[in-house]
Amino acid sequence: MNLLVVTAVQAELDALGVDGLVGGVGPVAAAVSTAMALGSGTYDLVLSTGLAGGFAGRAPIGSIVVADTVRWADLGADTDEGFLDLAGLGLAGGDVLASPGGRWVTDALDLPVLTGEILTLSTMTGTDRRGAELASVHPSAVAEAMEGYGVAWAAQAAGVPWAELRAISNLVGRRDRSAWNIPLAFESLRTAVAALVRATVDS
Ligand SMILES: O=C(O)c1cccc(C(=O)CC[C@H]2O[C@@H](n3cnc4c(=O)[nH]cnc43)[C@H](O)[C@@H]2O)c1
Repeated sequence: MNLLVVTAVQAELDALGVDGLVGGVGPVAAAVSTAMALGSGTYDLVLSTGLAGGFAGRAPIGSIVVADTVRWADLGADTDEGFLDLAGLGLAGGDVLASPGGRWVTDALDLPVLTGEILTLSTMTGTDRRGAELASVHPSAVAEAMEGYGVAWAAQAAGVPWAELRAISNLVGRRDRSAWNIPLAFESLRTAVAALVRATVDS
């Protein structure tokens, strides 16, 4: 099985110690990079991976999360009546995508993983108020990152199964870089992705 691993930044790919694509930060960079890679190679599964913020009480620092769905959570309109997603705006298109490869990834890992929705946001949450709002509006969200939906959209358009797997480096809320535990998250991520790569060799 040929796996395309997509991270946002070089430090994430270096930490994994596998071949892959540094797709850039944010959903647009991730989508364009993934689409270009899928146009020039043959892959059986695309994996969006890297660090993520975990929602308090749902995904602690150091844990591994696998998406059952990804949601572009800031695609829509901010109104006096609250946030309107695409459906709320009466626009066609999907801001939520179900992962065709998530179940396979979870089953392939002989590790404890948390499964749920992973939000994709162009604006990383940096206040407790926004974090609480997102947690309330998206009760099944376990984490937020900035690329999953873009990778998923490109893979879906190319007809290739995709999954999102992340390690929690920080909690969603007030931005406090001193509270990020990147070494722990990278250790979890390296273990999980190594197990996944082993599983792809057998498939
Ligand atoms: O500062 C460092 O040493 C460092 C090393 C590797 C990666 C980083 C990043 O900042 C990665 C950015 C990447 O991580 C995702 N991420 C992580 N936490 C959050 C969050 O709370 N909310 C949204 N996204 C998050 C995101 O996908 C970024 O692209 C730093």
